[in-house]
Amino acid sequence: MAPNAVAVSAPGKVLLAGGYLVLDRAYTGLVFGLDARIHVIVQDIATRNGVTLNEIIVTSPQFQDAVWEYGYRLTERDGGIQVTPLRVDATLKLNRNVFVETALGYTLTYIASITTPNVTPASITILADNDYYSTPTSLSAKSGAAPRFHNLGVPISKANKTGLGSSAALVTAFTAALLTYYLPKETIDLSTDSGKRKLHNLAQASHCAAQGKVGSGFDIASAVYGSCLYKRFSPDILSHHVEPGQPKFASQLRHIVDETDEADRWDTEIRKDEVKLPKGLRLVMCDVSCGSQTPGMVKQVLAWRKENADEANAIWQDLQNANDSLAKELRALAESDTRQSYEHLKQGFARIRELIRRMSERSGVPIEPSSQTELIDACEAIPGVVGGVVPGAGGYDAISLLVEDNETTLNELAKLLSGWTFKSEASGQPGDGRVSMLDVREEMVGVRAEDATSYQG
Ligand SMILES: Nc1ncnc2c1ncn2[C@@H]1O[C@H](COP(=O)(O)OP(=O)(O)O)[C@@H](O)[C@H]1O
Ligand SMILES: C[C@@](O)(CCOP(=O)(O)OP(=O)(O)O)CC(=O)O
Repeated sequence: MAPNAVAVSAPGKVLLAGGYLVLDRAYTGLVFGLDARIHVIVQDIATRNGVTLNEIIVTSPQFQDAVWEYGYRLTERDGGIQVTPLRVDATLKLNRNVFVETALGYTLTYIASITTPNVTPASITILADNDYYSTPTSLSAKSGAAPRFHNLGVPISKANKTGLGSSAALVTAFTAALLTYYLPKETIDLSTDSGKRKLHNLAQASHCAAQGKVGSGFDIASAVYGSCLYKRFSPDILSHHVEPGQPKFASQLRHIVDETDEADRWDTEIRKDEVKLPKGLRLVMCDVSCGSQTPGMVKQVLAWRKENADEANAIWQDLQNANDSLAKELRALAESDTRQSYEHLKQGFARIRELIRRMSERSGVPIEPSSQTELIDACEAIPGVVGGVVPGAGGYDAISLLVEDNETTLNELAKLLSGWTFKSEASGQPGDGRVSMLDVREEMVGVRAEDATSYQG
């Protein structure tokens, strides 16, 4: 590890309540960070045969073919720093990673817009905690302690994601690591509110650009701030700037990140104090590996809402009230010294599920399909399980549970899940999916500086 190495990590996410609603500024999302993190280490590039490479090399050593090399140059007319993917070998097809490439271009451009840049060559390593991907059977069968970061042995596109929000955690940790590496602490300090706010704005901008759409951004918000109640930004903030490399891109990006004028101010609302988890309870995430996620669910739900505004708005408002009550009850229990019953929490989950099912039925989109209803019902029947939901956009991907944090409950749950055969109506083939409990739980802390030497070996 080079002596100037810096390391930063950012957490994954689960939108426990507020899926679809959070796309609209009139509503909020209850988002928990998860303790599966993506880590990014930046250091001096090692010389090859005495020759210093004038480029930035990014590697993700857990995957096959995961090396991306970039040249970079300052463009004319305030277009920012343009990064150009280089071929690792002239005979190979250009291997691209749009999230890495975009975050690199945006971050270097921002750095160049606020300082006279001294962008030295660098080597960047990405490491993802194991729960971002389903463990291949070949690895789970191996005896002995699992390595801290599995080598998945496949290209990233072939790895089985568990839906914890890898691209948002990656873009956030990657952006934060570059800012820390190239800028002095007096210019940006990510442990302060103003540093976090700039990181948030920059990471939202490049994540949206890489995704090719402006989503609600709850995943970047939780990667930066950890668990929070989230109200999205107005999409307008990110829809007026020119493309990277075009004249004035650099100044436009600086205005967006630094909020230089009142008119540039982000209207995002992040309320950290309003999200608490009572002592003795924890979140459990279950991955449903039946691979039949319905594409375009967001589009379909929003199209239905547009056509049926009155009915939809009534459901949206009822859900917002139910989500607020759940967050409030969690806070009340967390702040009380005397142990209270979980009855209100149970009712809260039941009400949210009822409304999500109504949303599902009315829009014709399988947000809580009947196979998920069966699974959550079975989990909720276990003593110690307080309640469950389909998180985020729902569908067949995952379920989230709030449970009492004790061995008996977790063992009972593991027993139920290991024998569960998931029936996916979507594929029409009963019995084609398994459910596994991920080794993750809620995480209150967002982006975090790490000790770079801890990744050695
Ligand atoms: N560990 C990683 N190393 C390198 N790139 C990664 C890693 N994890 C995620 N990415 C980037 O993010 C993309 C996945 O993003 P996406 O499909 O939006 O999934 P998610 O829902 O997990 O964010 C990958 O194709 C890759 O570009
Ligand atoms: C529908 C949504 O409100 C929530 C989607 O949450 P998920 O956690 O399902 O998202 P992905 O990680 O992108 O699959 C869309 C949004 O808020 O952008």
